[in-house]
Amino acid sequence: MSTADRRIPVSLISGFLGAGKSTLLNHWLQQPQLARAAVLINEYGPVGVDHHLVRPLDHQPVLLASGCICCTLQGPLVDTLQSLFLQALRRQIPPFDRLIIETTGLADPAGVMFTLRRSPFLAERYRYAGLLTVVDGQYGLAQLDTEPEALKQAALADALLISKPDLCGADQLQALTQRLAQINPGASCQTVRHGQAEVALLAQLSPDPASSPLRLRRWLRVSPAVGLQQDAGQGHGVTSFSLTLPPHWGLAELLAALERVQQRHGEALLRLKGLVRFAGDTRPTVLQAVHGTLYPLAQLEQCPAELADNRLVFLTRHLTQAQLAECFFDHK
Ligand SMILES: Nc1nc2c(ncn2[C@@H]2O[C@H](COP(=O)(O)OP(=O)(O)OP(=O)(O)O)[C@@H](O)[C@H]2O)c(=O)[nH]1
Repeated sequence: MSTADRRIPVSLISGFLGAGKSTLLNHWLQQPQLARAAVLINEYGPVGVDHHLVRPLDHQPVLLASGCICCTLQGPLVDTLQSLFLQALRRQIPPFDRLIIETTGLADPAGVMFTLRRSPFLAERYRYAGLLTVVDGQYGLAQLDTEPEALKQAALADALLISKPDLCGADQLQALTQRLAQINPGASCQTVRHGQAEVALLAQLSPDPASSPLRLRRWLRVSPAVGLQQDAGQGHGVTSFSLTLPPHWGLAELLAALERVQQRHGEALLRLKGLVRFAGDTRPTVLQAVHGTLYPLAQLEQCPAELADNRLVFLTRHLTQAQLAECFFDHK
């Protein structure tokens, strides 16, 4: 009699805001080995943008869950995974042999790990298959010191990927690698450029069930204050704003406004995403910034209907909507 575990493996991809999770997922979803994978993308903020930027293969189920998976979504997560399984069983969606969950940049992956085990229905049908954490090569070292979520994501990972090696120097990379080895000596660690990691990495995660509590304790030792921080609020102390640009705005006006945000409130800005159709353009432009770095602009073929109003989404700390709007519309 076969004793093979037939449960569907669930792999988590975490990493702080803007680290490069979607870039990695996008690359992986183009690979034939993952043609039968289902994907759950968890987005933070009032308007989801990520799922418009992820390009699955035909018929691949991609689900979206807004809100933060570790704070507000544990009940809905159970329902979603349950319903996904039943839909595949009834042939309402294509069968899937793996589930990949991309968490928000602020999520505590432990919440998801424990949710999978706590629900008897899920525990019988899905097995937790490990956590991969993407760490921003450019900002990761600072984030590990200032952002408790980033620290916990790194400490719990089975594998670590350092993104954006093209944007950092050798010393910076070495310092980050050493710091990660101190935080999580058990995890494999490699660099990844524009998400081009081997799919085989997913299969190699294989978490030892006994190691997660150890990792958790190690993390608690690294940062005793994190527990307090997490309880501090549903939003991790981060506020999200969305802002609609007037249709006559061009790129130059937007760049000038972002420059003002950077000069006046650079420290407060964690992440920016947007889809904007500038005056005179037929196609929308994707805007992505992490702290002070605005990434090269890209254009989409067409604009999804619900994002047709030129919306920018900001994730900030200690910044009011009025302060932000002032940089755009009421500046002197
Ligand atoms: N230069 C460079 N840019 C990268 C690399 N990896 C990702 N980026 C860029 O970094 C920006 C953020 O990447 P995403 O994949 O959206 O990051 P994310 O972790 O999904 O972001 P959140 O959903 O906000 O948490 C995008 O503009 C990417 O194109 C890399 O290796 N090199």
